[in-house]
Amino acid sequence: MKEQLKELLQQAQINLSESQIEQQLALVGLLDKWNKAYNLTSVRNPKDMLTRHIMDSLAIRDYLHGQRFIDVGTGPGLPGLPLAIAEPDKEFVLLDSLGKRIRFIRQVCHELKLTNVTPVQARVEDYQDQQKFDGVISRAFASLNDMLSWCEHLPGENGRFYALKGLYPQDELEQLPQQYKIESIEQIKVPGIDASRHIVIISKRS
Ligand SMILES: C[S@@+](CC[C@H](N)C(=O)[O-])C[C@H]1O[C@@H](n2cnc3c(N)ncnc32)[C@H](O)[C@@H]1O
Repeated sequence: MKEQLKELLQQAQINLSESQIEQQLALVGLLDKWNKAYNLTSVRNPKDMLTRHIMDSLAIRDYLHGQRFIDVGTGPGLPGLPLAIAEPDKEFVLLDSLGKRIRFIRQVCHELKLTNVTPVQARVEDYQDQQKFDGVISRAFASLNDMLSWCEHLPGENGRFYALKGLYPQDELEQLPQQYKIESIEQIKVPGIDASRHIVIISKRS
């Protein structure tokens, strides 16, 4: 598995240290172990987790601006945990409404000694933080419209929304509320995944 992950990282031109690679592999091990009891992800095979969870999550890394991020509807910590491992100097709040998913994230933080992750069990609409976020990240969470309406209170003045999508989300983009603008839409190639992937980056009009 280690050689496979190294090969995938090289193809994606993502640099991780040896200990970060070990942490990503340990995360896959924990996902696999907990999945049997808690049904955290429909991806059952650890090798598929490398591509569909670790590599897919890391694809957003180079687009992030700022220091403080929230991953909303993070489920078992995706994309937040692979990103937090890759970016130990950035801060990540990982939020989900389901307790068993947040318990899993707590356990991962404990076992991998991640100090830059704060797991939060809450509905995002109800969640208030004293500090605003530089970025609101989501994957497989909601339509762009719903995500923006539920998360509008979270970003700071220059904060951005980063939504990981599959196909180019034409219909969702056409319904984007007036007060938001598209910063960019990045078509990305994730090694090991044939399906189409896009990152939509949105900000609030000033
Ligand atoms: C399809 S899962 C995606 C999980 C993860 N982001 C991924 O890509 O594998 C959607 C997650 O959003 C969470 N969720 C849905 N509505 C929510 C809300 N209003 N507030 C917080 N979490 C929510 C669900 O509990 C679920 O874990």
